[in-house]
Amino acid sequence: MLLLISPDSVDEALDCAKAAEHLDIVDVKKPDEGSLGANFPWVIREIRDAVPADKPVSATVGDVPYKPGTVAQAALGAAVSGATYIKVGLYGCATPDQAIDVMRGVVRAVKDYRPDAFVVASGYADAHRIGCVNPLALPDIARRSGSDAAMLDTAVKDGTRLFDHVPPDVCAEFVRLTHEAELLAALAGSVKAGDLGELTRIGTDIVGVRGAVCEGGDRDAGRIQPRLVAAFRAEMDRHARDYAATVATAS
Ligand SMILES: O=C[C@H](O)COP(=O)(O)O
Repeated sequence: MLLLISPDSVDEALDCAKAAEHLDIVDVKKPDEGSLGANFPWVIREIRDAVPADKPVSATVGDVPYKPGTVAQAALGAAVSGATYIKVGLYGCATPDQAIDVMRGVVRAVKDYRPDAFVVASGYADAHRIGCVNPLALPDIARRSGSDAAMLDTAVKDGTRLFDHVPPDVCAEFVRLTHEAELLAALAGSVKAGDLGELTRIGTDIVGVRGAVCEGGDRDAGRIQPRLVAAFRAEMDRHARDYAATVATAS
């Protein structure tokens, strides 16, 4: 499982760089503009320059409306600014067809510019609160649009968590459907170290985290702490080892 960490500024990205050996993807966002709030192009560029070259930089394009042209142009902006993972939060898409429309535009805009870029179609575990597409529709939306990964995060950061809205067995189905489409499955949403056992067991490819690695567990007022990133990674590694041992014993 890969660890994606979301700093909100160049300063926080420098803290991520101090913990670079413990994380896999640096994900630029602007939490005060929403769950997948988009940051400025110059911030993406500065963060790209600040983190080690072998760490991919991801950028969120925003909690986007159903405006395929607008979103495609924004996604290209993130790619031009140096992000190679482009994450789109399909906030304003009420149907799978709308979401596919948006993601097809993003995939074309990004991959025409940079064919090796990695496009992530993100829905929300708490979709029922905002009226957007159902979490289990995401794998097919990602597949039919040519995206590389399907993701779930939470739209409303009010302390409720991924598993509060999409229980582990439904997340397992999300991962299964995503793998059936030959894509990567990413999960986030106030994930804590205590969730890592389930996330490992169900085969999650990427776990996205902010609050759990911020001081005081506070994704808004707290700042990312390199020691918390290291501790989170140690827990991930422990669960990976335990799970591998269980599988080996069972076979
Ligand atoms: O992409 C991942 C998000 O930044 C997760 O943030 P969170 O762990 O605070 O919900």
